[in-house]
Amino acid sequence: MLSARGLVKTFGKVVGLDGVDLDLYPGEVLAVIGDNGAGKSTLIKCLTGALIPDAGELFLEGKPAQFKRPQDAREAGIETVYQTLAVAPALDIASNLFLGREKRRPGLLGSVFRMLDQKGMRREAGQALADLGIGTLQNVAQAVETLSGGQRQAVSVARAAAFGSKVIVLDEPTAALGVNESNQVLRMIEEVRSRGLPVILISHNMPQVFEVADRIHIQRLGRCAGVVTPRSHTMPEAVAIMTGATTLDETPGRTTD
Ligand SMILES: Nc1ncnc2c1ncn2[C@@H]1O[C@H](COP(=O)(O)OP(=O)(O)OP(=O)(O)O)[C@@H](O)[C@H]1O
Repeated sequence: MLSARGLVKTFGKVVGLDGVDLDLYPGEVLAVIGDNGAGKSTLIKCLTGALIPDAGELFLEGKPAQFKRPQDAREAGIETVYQTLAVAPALDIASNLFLGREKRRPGLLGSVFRMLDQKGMRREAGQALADLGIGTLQNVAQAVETLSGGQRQAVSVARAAAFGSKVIVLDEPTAALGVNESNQVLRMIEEVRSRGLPVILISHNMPQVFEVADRIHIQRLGRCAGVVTPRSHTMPEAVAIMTGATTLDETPGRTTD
C-alpha cells in the first residue's frame, strides 16, 4: 500500500534518517518502534508530507508519490493522528470530526450563505463512531473539552478512520491514556484493520505493540535495524535489536510460515 525507499533526512549536521526503507501492506498494523531520537517521528513526517525528505522515494499503491505538504498526503488518502492531539476543545464531537472538511447546506444556503449542514454532520459523525464500536460517546453534540483523554483520542482516531481511505498513521495514540482508555484505542485499531485499512502505529509501549501489531519496524540511529513479527521474536529480543544490544543477524528469530 505504502513503500519508502532510501529515505534520507538531515537537520544541519544531525542525521534524522539515514537511508530508510519501509513497507506497509494492505490490512496490516505495522508498528514502528525505536529509542528516543531513533528517527520515528522524522520517518512518519516524511511519509505524511510534514517533512520533505532530502533523498529517497515514496510509492503509494506502487505508484511514485510526492507529498510537499500534509494536505497532499491527506488528499492521497493518508490520515495522521499526531501525538499532540489535534482537536478543537470548544467544538462538539461532530464538528471536530469534520474540522477542515465541513459540509455545507445544499443549495444557496450552503453555496452563497456558507451555512453548515450541522444535522448531516451529526448524523454521519454518529455513524462513524458507531462503526468503530465506540459506545462511550453517546452525544455527538457534546463539546470535546468535556471528554476524557481516551474519548478525545477516540474522536481523533475516528476522524482519521472516517477520512483515511488508504492509510492511517497513529503517533503514540495511547501515550497519555489509562489502561481502559488504551484498550479502547487498541480495539479501534483492530476495528480499522478489520476493514482492510492498514495502520502505521508509532509506540514506545512494547506490550501494546506485541498485542496489536502484525509486523514491527525497528528504527535505530536513523536506520531500520530490522523488521520482526510478534511470532518471530520475543519482546526482549525486539528491545535488544532496538537498543543495539544485538542485531537482527545475531537474533534472526523463529521461522514463521
Ligand atoms: N527539526 C529538527 N531539527 C533538528 N534536529 C531534529 C529535528 N527533528 C528531529 N531532529 C533530530 O533527528 C533525530 C531523530 O529525531 P526523531 O524526533 O525523528 O526521533 P524519534 O525516534 O521520534 O524520538 P522520540 O521517541 O524521542 O520522539 C534526533 O537526533 C533529533 O534530535
